[in-house]
Amino acid sequence: MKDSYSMQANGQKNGSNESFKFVPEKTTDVQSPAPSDQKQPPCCLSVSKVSYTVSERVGPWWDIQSYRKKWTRQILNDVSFHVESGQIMGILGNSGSGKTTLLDTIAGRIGNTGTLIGEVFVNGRKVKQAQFQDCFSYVLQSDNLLSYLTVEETLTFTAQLALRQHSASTIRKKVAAVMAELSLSHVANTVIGGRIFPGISGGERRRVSIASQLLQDPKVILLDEPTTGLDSMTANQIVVLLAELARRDRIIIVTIHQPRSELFRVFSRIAIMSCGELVFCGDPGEMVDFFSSRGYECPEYCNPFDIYVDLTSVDTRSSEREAATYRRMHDITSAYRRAEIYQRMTWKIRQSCQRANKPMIPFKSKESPSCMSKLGVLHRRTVRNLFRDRMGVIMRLSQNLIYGMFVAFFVMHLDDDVTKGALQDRIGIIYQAMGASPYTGMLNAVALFPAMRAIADQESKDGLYQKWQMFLAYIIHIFPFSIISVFIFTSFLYWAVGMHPDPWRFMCFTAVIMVPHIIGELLTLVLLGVVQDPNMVNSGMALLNIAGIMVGSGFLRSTQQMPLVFQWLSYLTFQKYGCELLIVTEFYGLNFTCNPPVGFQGGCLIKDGNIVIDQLYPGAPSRYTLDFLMLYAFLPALVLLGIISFKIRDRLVRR
Ligand SMILES: Nc1ncnc2c1ncn2[C@@H]1O[C@H](COP(=O)(O)OP(=O)(O)OP(=O)(O)O)[C@@H](O)[C@H]1O
Repeated sequence: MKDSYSMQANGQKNGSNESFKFVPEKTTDVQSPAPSDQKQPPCCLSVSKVSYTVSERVGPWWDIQSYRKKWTRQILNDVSFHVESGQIMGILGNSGSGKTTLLDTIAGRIGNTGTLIGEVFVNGRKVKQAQFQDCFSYVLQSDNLLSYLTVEETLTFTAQLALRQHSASTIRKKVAAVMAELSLSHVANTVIGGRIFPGISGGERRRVSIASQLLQDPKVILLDEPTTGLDSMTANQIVVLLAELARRDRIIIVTIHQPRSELFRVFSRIAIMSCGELVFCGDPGEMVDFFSSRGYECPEYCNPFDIYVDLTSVDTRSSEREAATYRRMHDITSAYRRAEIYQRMTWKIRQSCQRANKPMIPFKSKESPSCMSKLGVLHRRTVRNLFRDRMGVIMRLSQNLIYGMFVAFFVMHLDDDVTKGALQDRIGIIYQAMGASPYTGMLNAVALFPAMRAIADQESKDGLYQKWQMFLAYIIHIFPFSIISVFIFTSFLYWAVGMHPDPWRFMCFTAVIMVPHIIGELLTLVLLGVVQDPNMVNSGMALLNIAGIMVGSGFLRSTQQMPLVFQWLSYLTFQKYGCELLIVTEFYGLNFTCNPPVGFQGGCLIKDGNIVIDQLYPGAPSRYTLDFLMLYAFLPALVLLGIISFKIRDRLVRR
């Protein structure tokens, strides 16, 4: 028999002054049973001798001398622990101690920037790289959820992505069961909410993120700082809930900054990290015993988590303190490695690996739907979420129109008289329509896509689909928006300013303007695949568009007069084909009048639109169909480029 510890109310009877005092109570002995006596847990996770090193530049890029030099930094150093189903393990440690890196390592999400050694075993079987995502569920620190979906819809779409082969009624039942397990049933029909409109609370959002993972019945769930940003009561409720989930034969591992002392009783295992080392790992009673035996008693009324984390942290405020605290941390780590708790833990790891009849690795339920079904679910989810954003929909449909109204108000009505701007005004409208429509497309993508991209990053790591599938689902949804929005714009601008009155030409004008608008959005998406910062994408797109219209349009400088290299480059711009098409659409066969005012010096040389076409784009009417084909070819080319860009993103995004 061995003493264990519990928290005892100490002080006033009303409980307001509950404090911490450890009192021994008798429990069953847990010391090294013979292998045959021990009841095997349904699932166990062992992390064995994991170390992670990265190579870093010594100084910043502006200090060339030190930037050239590199040093090796140990982020994790020989970390081992063993945890069994039914247990919840809290990983504590000060900021930068390596908690998240350890979690990433367990989840197989460490990336390839450093060198990783050591192994992760489940049920004594080594987890291979391809198996990590099917074995572990990982809840990230930030909740990436779609703001306009309800809790139930959020979970249903996730279930459809993960468990498509289940019938609709099975999915409904599964979602209801998970909501009940996480006490979310009362907010099932409430929207998630966002920064500008209210929805469920922060704690409920956390629970929705956890519920999304539970849909696949994982046996091991890892959570990075699930209580960050929550008030301490809600944070406690989350940890208690996780402990309950663990009790149902799951392993839960959670990193946590500052747990309240009440949680002492809740964690089955506590790991303390400092400078990448596991300073201690054991159950709460063992923790108190261990530190007390080293002469570090937890004073009464103090939170043991705070005390022990402080004791093992390295204080870098001065070199003396750093040396002293580092020595202390090192002493404690060495003592832990010599302690019986450590020996027992390594024995358990060995024992689970050497078992003759090792149970299989418990994988998450995953009856993945076909690629087309996933695209369908992703598309429906995107549409439902974005259509509920009333202001967003109005803006997307009217942004081109607002711009068109501005141009129309400025130009008023086109004249046929060359001395009254018949040429200049028409070319100006074409230039503006070609130049501005990619911007509106770009604005949409920059405003809406980064949130979806964050969700795709997470869900693709969870194995639900691949990032490029989310990209495809998004672009499928932009087509109807773009067609309607551009049609509204051209219908107004074309007839309001009085362009060529042939309805067929109006349709061609609309069909041409549609493309730069969609290209603006597509190209932005392509860039968002490989560039993380939307502001950089914004600036990059603006520059690309300016360069494209300058080189491609031939308005600023006639194409024939440009250096050869720019002439060749112009063939790579969609603006070249678009402007050529619009000039032909508007000017072909158009007759001008010429009534010069008294004293007008210029002649009436330009009598019809064909002369304009000959000057700007010689031979353009004969290339009309080819230009259309070339212009529209940019769309599939960019879709392909986008797929490649999001495949590259798979390698760029670590978590
Ligand atoms: N790939 C990497 N390259 C360079 N440094 C890294 C890398 N991964 C982690 N680190 C560094 O390792 C240290 C530990 O990082 P980690 O995020 O694991 O700490 P943490 O304990 O989770 O901190 P916090 O509680 O603040 O989130 C940090 O100093 C971090 O900058």
